[in-house]
Amino acid sequence: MRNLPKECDVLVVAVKPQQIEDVLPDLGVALHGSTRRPVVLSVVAGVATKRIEQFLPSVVPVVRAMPNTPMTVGAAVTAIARGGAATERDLRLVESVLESVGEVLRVPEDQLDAVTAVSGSGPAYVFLVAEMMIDAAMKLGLDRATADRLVTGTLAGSSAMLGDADPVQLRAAVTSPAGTTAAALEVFEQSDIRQTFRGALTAARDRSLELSGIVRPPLAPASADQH
Ligand SMILES: NC(=O)C1=CN([C@@H]2O[C@H](COP(=O)(O)OP(=O)(O)OC[C@H]3O[C@@H](n4cnc5c(N)ncnc54)[C@H](OP(=O)(O)O)[C@@H]3O)[C@@H](O)[C@H]2O)C=CC1
Ligand SMILES: O=C(O)[C@@H]1CCC=N1
Repeated sequence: MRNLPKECDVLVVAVKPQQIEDVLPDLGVALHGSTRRPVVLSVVAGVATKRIEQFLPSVVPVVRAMPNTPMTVGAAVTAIARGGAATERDLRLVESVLESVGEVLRVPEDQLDAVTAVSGSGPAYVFLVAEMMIDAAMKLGLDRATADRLVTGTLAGSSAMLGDADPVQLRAAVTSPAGTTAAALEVFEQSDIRQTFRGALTAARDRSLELSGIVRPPLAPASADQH
């Protein structure tokens, strides 16, 4: 930990929210003992830059990011927000790192809890839809391998169509009057699926807000003579 600030331009904090008190005090001590000022990039859900900054020397730039797991295939969408000491140059550096695995957009920090609910957790919602479609396909008599390929292909193809297109128009184009899609969509609407989605994303947003309360800052900032 002590040598990290000398070796890195960007230090990524990627522990669980409940674990940041295990790593940030040591990082603070290492940074107090270093003249270099790497950017501290936190992907930790729900933990505000102000809380992270309380563990670090005040000049250390902190940037928060909310990436998502499509990062592993170069297709992430990541939102970033800057802390008090981060400059435009720091944001560009972070963007250059994150753009190597997908798209990056800037948001005000107070939107990151909502971002977490939408895109951070979002892949899990899509995977749940995949799981439920595969299950339903098998109930209709398709074998597992066929169901997997049909569902995976449908989700991949539909995602590719989305791009900048309007999902409402894309859906309308599939939905013939009084046809099969209309029959399915009516069942979804009757089950109040829109309200379920609103409730689910609100729960994720609220959990992100709640997590910010878990982490208590140290009683006093670490000082340079502690290393
Ligand atoms: N999973 C996701 O889709 C996303 C997660 N995030 C955020 O990323 C963070 C990590 O999540 P996730 O990857 O799912 O969780 P994991 O539990 O998979 O990763 C946590 C990592 O932290 C390491 N770690 C724990 N304690 C310490 C310590 N004291 N010193 C050094 N390393 C430590 C663990 O190492 P070891 O295993 O060796 O203990 C592990 O590699 C979370 O804050 C989450 O909010 C953000 C966006 C998306
Ligand atoms: O579930 C979580 O808390 C993390 C944050 C976003 C995705 N995974």
